[in-house]
Amino acid sequence: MIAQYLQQISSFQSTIIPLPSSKSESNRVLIIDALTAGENSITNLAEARDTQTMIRLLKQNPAIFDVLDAGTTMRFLTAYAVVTNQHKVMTGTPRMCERPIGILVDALRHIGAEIHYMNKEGFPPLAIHGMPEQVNDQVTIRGDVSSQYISAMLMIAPLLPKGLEITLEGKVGSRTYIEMTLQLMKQFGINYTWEDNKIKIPNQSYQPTAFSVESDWSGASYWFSLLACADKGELFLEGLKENSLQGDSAIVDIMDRLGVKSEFKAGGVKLTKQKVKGLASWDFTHCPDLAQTVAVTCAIIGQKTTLTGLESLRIKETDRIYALQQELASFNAELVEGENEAFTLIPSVQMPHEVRIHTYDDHRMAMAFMPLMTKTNVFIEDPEVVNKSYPSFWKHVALIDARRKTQDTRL
Ligand SMILES: O=C(O)C1=C[C@@H](OP(=O)(O)O)[C@@H](O)[C@H](O)C1
Ligand SMILES: C=C(OP(=O)(O)O)C(=O)O
Repeated sequence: MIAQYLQQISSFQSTIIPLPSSKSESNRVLIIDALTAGENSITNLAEARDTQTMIRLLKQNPAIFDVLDAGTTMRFLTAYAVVTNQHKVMTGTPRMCERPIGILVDALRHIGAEIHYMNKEGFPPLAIHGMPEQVNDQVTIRGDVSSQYISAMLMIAPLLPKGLEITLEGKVGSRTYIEMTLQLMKQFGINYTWEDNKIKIPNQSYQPTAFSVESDWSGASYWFSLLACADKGELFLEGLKENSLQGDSAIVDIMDRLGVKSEFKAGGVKLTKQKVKGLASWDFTHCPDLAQTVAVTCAIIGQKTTLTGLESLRIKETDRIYALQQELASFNAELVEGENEAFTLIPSVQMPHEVRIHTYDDHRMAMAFMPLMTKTNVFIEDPEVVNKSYPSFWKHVALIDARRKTQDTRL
C-alpha cells in the first residue's frame, strides 16, 4: 500500500500556497460553454480530474460517458445529453454506481427525456435516448438529497423550448451551490426569477462571455486547518476573493472561531494565527464539503463541538460519517451520533507517536487529515486520491516542508 509520509512539523515560516481552481465553477462553465451558441473566453479551468474528465468527454463525445468518480460530471452531463438530444450511456466507478440519481432521472423524464436504468433502478449506469419533445414546463424536485440534480436542471432550462419552472420541495441542502449555478448563468446572460421555492427560467440563449474561474475554497480549507493546528505559521492563499460564488468561503467564519484570522489582499487571502474564540456548533447543510476539515481540526486542537447538517455525507465519495468515525478513532477522537441528526465531536485525549489514515477512495479524507502532521508523524494511504479535486496537493504540502528544512539547516 502506497502512503504519503508526513513528518511532524509544529511550526512553519510564511508560505505562499498557489491554490488550484474551483472544480464546481469549472464544471458549470464547461456545461454552459457547451450550450452557448458562440465563443466564450474561459480561463483558469481546474486541474481537478473531475474537470479534466468533463473537458475530455465534451470534446471527444464518446458513446459512453464514463465520469469515473465525479458527481457533478455525472449529473450535469446526464442533463446535457438530454437537452442536446443525444444517445449516451452514463457510467462511472463502482462507487458512482451506488450514488443515487433517481431524482434527476425522474425530473428529466417528466419533461420528456427517454432514460433507462441499465442495472439498478435509481442508480447509474443509465441509457439516455435524448428528448424527442418537451412535454412539461413545470417540475418539482426534492432538495434534501443532492443540489446537483437541481443545478443540472437549471443549466439546461434556457435551452428548453418552453422554458422551465422548478419547484423545490422540502428541505434544500447545499443551497449555496444552487446559488452559484444561477449566478454563473446570470453572468452568461440568463434571466431568471427565484421566489419562495419556485425558480423560473424562460427559453433564451446563453450570451458569449469572458469568465475566469476563482481558486477553490474547499481546497483552501485544508490550509486554514493546518494553521489552526500549528503552533506558529503564516500562509498566503492565492486567487481567493472576498465575494466568492463558492459557499465554502464560510471557512473564513468557522476558522475565525478556531484561531485563524483572514485578511483579503490583492491576489488572495493572508492567514495568521489568533486566539481561539471557540466553536460550540456548526451547521454544514450548505457547506457539506467543509465537514471533514472542521471535524479533524476540532479533534486536533481540543475543541469539543456539535456538527449538524451532515446527512448528505453518507452518499458522497464514501460514507464520510463512517470514514470520519473510523479515522478519528486512530488518534483517540470521536464523532458520536446523537439525537436529531446532531453529532458530537470529542477531541483527541492522547496523540499517538504515529498515525495511519485510510482514505476510502475519498480525496477529502486524505486532505482533511494532513494537519495531523502538526502533532505527530502521519501516513496517509492512497495519496493520489487527491487528484479528484486537487492534484498538486502534496506538492503544496512540500512547500511547507521545504521551508522547515531551510530553517532546520540554519539552526
Ligand atoms: O454542485 C456542486 O458543485 C457540488 C455540490 C455539493 O454536492 P451536493 O449537492 O450533493 O451536496 C458538493 O458536495 C459537491 O462537492 C459539489
Ligand atoms: C462530493 C464531492 O464531489 P462530487 O459530488 O461532485 O463527486 C466533493 O468534491 O467533495
